[in-house]
Amino acid sequence: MDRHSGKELSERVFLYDTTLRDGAQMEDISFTLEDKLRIVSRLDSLGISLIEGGWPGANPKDREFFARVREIELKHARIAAFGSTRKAGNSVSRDPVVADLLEARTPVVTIFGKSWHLHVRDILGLSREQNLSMIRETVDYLKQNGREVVYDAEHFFDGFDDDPDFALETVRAAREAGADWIVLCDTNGGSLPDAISLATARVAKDVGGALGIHAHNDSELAVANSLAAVLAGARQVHGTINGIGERCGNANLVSVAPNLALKMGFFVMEPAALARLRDSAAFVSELSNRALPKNMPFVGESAFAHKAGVHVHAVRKVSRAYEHIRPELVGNRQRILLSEQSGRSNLVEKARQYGLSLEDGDSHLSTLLARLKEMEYAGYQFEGADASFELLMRQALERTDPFFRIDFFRIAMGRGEKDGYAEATVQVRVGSQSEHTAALGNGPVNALDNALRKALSTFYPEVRHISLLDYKVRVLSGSAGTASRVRVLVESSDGRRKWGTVGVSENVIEASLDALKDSVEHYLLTSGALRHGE
Ligand SMILES: CC(=O)SCCNC(=O)CCNC(=O)[C@H](O)C(C)(C)COP(=O)(O)OP(=O)(O)OC[C@H]1O[C@@H](n2cnc3c(N)ncnc32)[C@H](O)[C@@H]1OP(=O)(O)O
Ligand SMILES: CC(=O)C(=O)O
Repeated sequence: MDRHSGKELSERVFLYDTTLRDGAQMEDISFTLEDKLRIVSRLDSLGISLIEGGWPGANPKDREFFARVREIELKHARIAAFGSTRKAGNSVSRDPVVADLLEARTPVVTIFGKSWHLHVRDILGLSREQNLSMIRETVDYLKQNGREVVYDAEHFFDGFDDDPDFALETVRAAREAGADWIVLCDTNGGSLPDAISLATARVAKDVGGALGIHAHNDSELAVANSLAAVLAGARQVHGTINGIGERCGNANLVSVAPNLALKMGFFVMEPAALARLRDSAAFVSELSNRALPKNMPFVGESAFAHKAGVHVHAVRKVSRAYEHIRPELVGNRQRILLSEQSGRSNLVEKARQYGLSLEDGDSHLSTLLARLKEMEYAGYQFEGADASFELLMRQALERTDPFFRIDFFRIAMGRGEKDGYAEATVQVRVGSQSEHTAALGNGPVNALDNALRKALSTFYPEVRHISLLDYKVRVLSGSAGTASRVRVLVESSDGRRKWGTVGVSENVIEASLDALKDSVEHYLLTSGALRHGE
């Protein structure tokens, strides 16, 4: 099987997204109604088959969601409303949860029922027969009302482990009552792939029909367990974008989808949609207010980032030497990092990306590599600040003069009637001219940034396009207390691209100024700015 070619796709596995229901059960996540509707459109454009929108009776937001989602014209997905089987003491036609599910007017309804005897006996306090009739009657009633029914067998694998006959009886009841899908749930996320495989195969053999898997990630096996279930016969996989969900989360569809499509040969979505996976992960991460982990497989910024010299040496020749798929297939890209782990190959590749001429065997290579390693040892870190290293490389290779120099700066801090203030004074020199300015800021670094750009705008008005996106300070050695060296990392943008620069010093203001100075210099150098007077 060629994993790198986006091979021929065959049998379909249906992706069932529960970002808006189980994903919203994760600590610190609360989608607004508008967020939920935007996520629906995004999932639909990916070609997700089923989107679980929420539990209609659970809260006003979810109730309103089902009214509003009908206004969206969906191309691929169908919406599912989620809830439980009827309560033990209610007749199904008078059960409020079931009524809410029908009221949601979705084509698909998903209900969860109990498969683990422990839950039936100790949580609900019911007999086996009462549990079976709740399952049968609810599925049957929803079918009579024209719904496609997905039956989530909650705790199926724990139940199967405890009492296989009991667990099988519950899913058989759902199947016989007409459930379209029986979804086996690893609700506590504690099962291992071999147990998932055995139990799924047993249901396929003894109960039959269309099967699905809903795996939680408490043992960090939700994706592996989902794939194991597919190999054992499941054809519907539940999960969430970025793996969010109750406790440690659900199976991450962002990993499930490419594994199924690119490695196991199933059709899950069109290749063009797969190539939008990274964008979609970033979109949901933004709305979840959770940064996308850099090391998230497939879509993380580091998923195809090469740091070690040995790796870079190889991927320059054959990228699959250290890449399990082509990054473009999921919308990601290869990156080469600079650090103390680099070899000459990292520098040659970076130089190529910067448009600099630096070939294997160039005499500058050993000097630049030694400089990189010494500077990292002194506290610099170029991984997130390769614009600073690019300047260093350009100065070494092209011997360019800087666009400007700083003659001096001074910071004054004080307190006004109400609030504190910071004032920075800077004198910059461009050729034989100098400019002396002062500016205020809400802190010393902000004042310095304002003063520097104010002084430079006399010579280079375009510096007003630069904005500071991020500013991070890291103390490098704790033992010297407030006299410790600090590293300042600055991320800047001109609205089109971003770049990172670094400064290191015992003085946080000086370290900040070095990082800011590099940021402006890098912008002028790479944006085609004309040198003043040219
Ligand atoms: C495995 C899963 O993740 S299932 C999804 C779980 N999601 C959520 O719980 C989020 C939304 N939930 C809610 O808003 C609320 O819990 C509600 C509205 C559903 C219920 O709220 P309340 O009526 O106050 O009940 P509470 O949450 O305290 O207890 C859960 C109820 O569900 C019942 N229940 C649990 N599982 C089932 C089931 N499979 N079938 C029928 N009833 C069930 C319990 O018996 C209990 O009802 P009881 O107090 O009458 O015995
Ligand atoms: C249904 C569900 O969310 C679970 O069993 O985990």
